[in-house]
Amino acid sequence: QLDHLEEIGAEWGLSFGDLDTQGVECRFHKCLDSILGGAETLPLSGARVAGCLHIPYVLQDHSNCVLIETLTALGAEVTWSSCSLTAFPGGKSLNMILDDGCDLTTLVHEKFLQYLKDIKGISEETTTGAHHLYKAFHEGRLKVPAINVNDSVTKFKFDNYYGCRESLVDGNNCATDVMLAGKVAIVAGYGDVGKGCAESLRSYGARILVTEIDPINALQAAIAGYEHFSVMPEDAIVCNINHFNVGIDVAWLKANAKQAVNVKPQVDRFTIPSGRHIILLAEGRLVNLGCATGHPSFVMSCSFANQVLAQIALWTTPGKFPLGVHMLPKELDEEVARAHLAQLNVKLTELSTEQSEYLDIPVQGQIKASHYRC
Ligand SMILES: NC(=O)C1=CN([C@@H]2O[C@H](COP(=O)(O)OP(=O)(O)OC[C@H]3O[C@@H](n4cnc5c(N)ncnc54)[C@H](O)[C@@H]3O)[C@@H](O)[C@H]2O)C=CC1
Ligand SMILES: Nc1ncnc2c1ncn2[C@@H]1O[C@H](CO)C(=O)[C@H]1O
Repeated sequence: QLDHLEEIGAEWGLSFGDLDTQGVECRFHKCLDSILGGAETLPLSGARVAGCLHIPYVLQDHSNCVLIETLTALGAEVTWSSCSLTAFPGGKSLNMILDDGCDLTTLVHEKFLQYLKDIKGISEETTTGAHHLYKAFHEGRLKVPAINVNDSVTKFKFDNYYGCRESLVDGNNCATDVMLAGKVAIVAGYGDVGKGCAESLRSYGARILVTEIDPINALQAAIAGYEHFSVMPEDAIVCNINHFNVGIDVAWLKANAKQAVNVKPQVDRFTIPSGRHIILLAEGRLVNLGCATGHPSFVMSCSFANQVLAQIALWTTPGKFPLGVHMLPKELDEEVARAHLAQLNVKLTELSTEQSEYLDIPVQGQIKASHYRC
């Protein structure tokens, strides 16, 4: 809830007014202005958006605040939490879901079915959440149209790859301050998150081993110069960056450890039957958000611009999104990228008319085919 954030802010001697939202806020609103073109009526008037995303423990992470401010500036009523909330002031219920990991979507479909009839759309932030949406749709359990925000290139390539490339090591350093150079790091899974994690760990001088089930990603890892793994050494640091804490068997650790010592918040050291020790970060939950503040706001601005566009698309053009899981059109993906270039002082080259005709690509885009994943 917003007032809860105010309370936290008060503890830190901060209020929304003090938040350094300048950089993110102007970028965010510039992005929306360029896309909405100064639309007369507020596109989210009447929408009651229940947001269920991570709220990093340090209020300075203003990307969430700017996302909430933007949704309300576009006419929406908003409730927000990092766990599921469904009720609005005045007894009104939600009619839009903005989700991360399908937590709120699953809760409404399983325990608050009475709300389903009023909900016009779901926008989903992350890979695992998108997987859950596709599975629910294929099994006939999805009852509300959804947009998979994760697979916008300006989300997964920036947030999952470049975001984790920064925030994984941030989490490890905040939690342990253990030097990475010379250590052996195992990265389980070489998708966009794994690529970012492996790249940053290697840049610190760690030797990287990768495990994979997908031959294409395994081949990518091998071509990138990474290898494969066997026995956990003494005081191995184990952490998870997946959305859910299913990557590490924490239950086994807790059931079989001869001793468990809480070294400091979010850092536990287990003595396993062999006598060796395992150091577990963030209780096996997302280490970059549990031990640090998650991704920097620049990549979150890219991700959340996609979230806002998805909410607008679902709310204002429901006819375009029948029951199912959809993607935002590539031209909006390119618009999100275009709106962020100025923040990095990047000037885009423009096709000449002759080049445009030769390549059969419109000067102002869509530049790439819709299936192109960069
Ligand atoms: N903490 C954070 O800030 C973020 C977390 N995520 C989460 O990170 C996770 C990974 O996301 P992406 O990299 O985008 O997914 P992805 O699908 O691109 O990559 C996952 C990779 O893991 C591999 N894999 C699956 N099971 C495996 C196993 N048992 N052993 C080895 N490899 C296995 C798959 O073949 C795939 O290549 C998801 O849960 C996503 O929601 C995504 C973005 C940011
Ligand atoms: N600082 C952050 N604030 C909000 N969400 C974040 C942050 N860092 C990473 N995430 C999101 O966390 C999910 C995974 O649960 C992602 O896919 C990211 O978009």
